[in-house]
Amino acid sequence: MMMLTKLVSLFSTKNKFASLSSIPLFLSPSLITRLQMESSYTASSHSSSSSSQSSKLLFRQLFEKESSTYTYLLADVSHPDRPALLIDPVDKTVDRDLSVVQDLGLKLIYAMNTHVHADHVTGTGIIKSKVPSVKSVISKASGSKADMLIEPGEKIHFGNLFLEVRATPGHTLGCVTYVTGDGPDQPQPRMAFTGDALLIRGCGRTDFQGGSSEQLYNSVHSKIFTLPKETLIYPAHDYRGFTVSTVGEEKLYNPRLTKDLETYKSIMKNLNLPYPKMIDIAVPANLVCGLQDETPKA
Ligand SMILES: N[C@@H](CCC(=O)N[C@@H](CSS)C(=O)NCC(=O)O)C(=O)O
Repeated sequence: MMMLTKLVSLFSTKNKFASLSSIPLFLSPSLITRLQMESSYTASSHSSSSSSQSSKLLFRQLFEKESSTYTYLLADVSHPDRPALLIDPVDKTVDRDLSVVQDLGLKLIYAMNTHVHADHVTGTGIIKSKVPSVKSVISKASGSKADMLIEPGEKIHFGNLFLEVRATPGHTLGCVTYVTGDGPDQPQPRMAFTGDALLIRGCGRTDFQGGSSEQLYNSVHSKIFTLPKETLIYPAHDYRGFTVSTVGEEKLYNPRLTKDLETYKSIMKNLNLPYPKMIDIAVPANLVCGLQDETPKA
């Protein structure tokens, strides 16, 4: 029983809204059920939300290996509808992602992008063709077509949880970072889905699609590094096996963004990366949600 109490307190203080279905597998199913019950009670009793039910985030990080892209699934599983959203889905892994949504009994309401990707085709259009009630979301500044063209400062609600939109241009003109809500009834620590603006120990390149190293430097410093240091960083890509970082870690150890602006600009100018293999197909397709979104011509 002492061990159970310790585990409950660990999960409820670290991220009291994160789903316990992502906890290590050494726990037996019956113990997990008990932890879930006790954790819900803890979260509920600490909530100052005006709603009768406290919110609980279910979170999954999914990976597409050809483009090394992360897709994120978030849902409010304490809301009766279990509303969910996907951030940066990839066309090749739509079936996998939708089967996770189905297995977990979620109702997908949004398929969102952080920006117009150059290295892969978004899954947004295919998702909409398979689940027509889903709304596609991208920034207005991206110049892309979607059901919802969002602007900085807007909130995207799913159940009693929400994501806040922060403009983080520099990799592309229309890049945004989605940050989980600020408040006692929202997940703690906060989570920032940074797209290609901030990568773990790196950042997005700035040599095409309206990119600007100076703009990216200012975006990261003013819109991401100003978040609490515990904020979890979830990027759109990783090429070295990293999965998550924090604002505090990147402010200390990011080899590019810890430098002064002039040094950073020189690093970015000399990256000498080859163009993404799919850029000529991906960019035009992603401007229309991966083509599938186009209204058929009469
Ligand atoms: N090899 C990949 C493309 C790799 C690449 O350029 N990644 C981009 C993000 S996707 S446009 C990037 O910004 N990388 C920054 C870095 O420092 O690696 C391909 O051919 O598709």
